Amino acid sequence: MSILVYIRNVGGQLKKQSLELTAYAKAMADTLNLEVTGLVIGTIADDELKKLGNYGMSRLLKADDEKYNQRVNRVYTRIVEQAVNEVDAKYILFPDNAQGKAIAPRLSVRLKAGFIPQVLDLPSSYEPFTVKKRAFTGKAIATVTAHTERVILTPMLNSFGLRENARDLEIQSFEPHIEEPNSRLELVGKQLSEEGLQLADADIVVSGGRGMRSSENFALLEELAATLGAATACSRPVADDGWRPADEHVGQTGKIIAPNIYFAIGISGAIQHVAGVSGAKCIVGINSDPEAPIFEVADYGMVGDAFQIIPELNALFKKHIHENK
Ligand SMILES: Cc1cc2nc3c(=O)[nH]c(=O)nc-3n(C[C@H](O)[C@H](O)[C@H](O)COP(=O)(O)OP(=O)(O)OC[C@H]3O[C@@H](n4cnc5c(N)ncnc54)[C@H](O)[C@@H]3O)c2cc1C
Repeated sequence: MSILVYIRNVGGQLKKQSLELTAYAKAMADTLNLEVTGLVIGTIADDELKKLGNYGMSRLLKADDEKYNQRVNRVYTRIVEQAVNEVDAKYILFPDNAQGKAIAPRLSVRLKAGFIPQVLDLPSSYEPFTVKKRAFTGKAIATVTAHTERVILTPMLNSFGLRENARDLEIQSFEPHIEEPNSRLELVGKQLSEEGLQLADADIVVSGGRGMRSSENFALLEELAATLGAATACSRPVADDGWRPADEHVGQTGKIIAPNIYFAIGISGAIQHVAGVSGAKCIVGINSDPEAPIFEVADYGMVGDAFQIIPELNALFKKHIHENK
């Protein structure tokens, strides 16, 4: 018996999310005395895949026929199903993203397995299997129990964190038996968006709240972010008011992020906001109100006017970066 982790292959690269999923599976495996096995589909180099061993994976099935490079959910579901049977997986983990949302429900029907999406924490019990999940777009947290032989989970990105736990990883070739045509649709063109740094993957995040007063004033934060190679984020009212794009909103109802440094600028630090950033290694609060709740969770705090502090900070960082080139 084992835990199977679906590893997303992004054009031959791994994403942080797959490392985090592996670390999550390893924490489950340690409690249950099971092994963590992965499955990756499509062309990807072994050197890249070896990173998974650092997070506790001991075996990886690689279905690397190039005919699978283009994801077809129906076919991928069959491949995962065959891997589940191959390793006798009791728990199957997917990323909580478009791929997980497309494949996990199909697999759950085929395996008659319980499916729990948007998982926020490690299971609190295995008999019966019980775990916390996000509900109602983050307005509530539900505790759910699965009463099926197999359970499929999609833990949310950054809800567990990257925890290293090095193992020797054995990579094995996996040849699924797929008789039906690979795709009923043909991909005739692809246009990638020119998105910059992804918020969920960023090491440094510069985030602004209602204290920034207007959409235009966010230019100051964008300049600071550019200096630091950081992504930008915001509190929910800022996104609700249209000052920033909705996908920058972090918190209980937004994205959960875990950067190394999180700058919370003109953000009060409401509990619903902090719920999305509590995994950050270091929080820097900048607020004119010394009583703002953000200072209760911040590792560093600056009390003062953001409009004065940000340009000064930016100039100092620029100088430091220039001098240390
Ligand atoms: C069910 C539910 C879910 C929610 N989910 C989320 C969520 O996911 N994410 C989220 O962010 N919120 C969420 N909220 C809203 C949350 O409760 C807060 O209302 C919100 O986070 C406040 O945003 P803010 O800190 O930007 O604004 P405010 O609370 O208005 O705070 C602005 C801060 O800026 C400071 N400030 C003002 N001027 C300056 C200046 N010149 N320089 C420096 N500082 C200044 C002020 O002192 C103040 O602390 C949720 C609420 C509910 C009820």
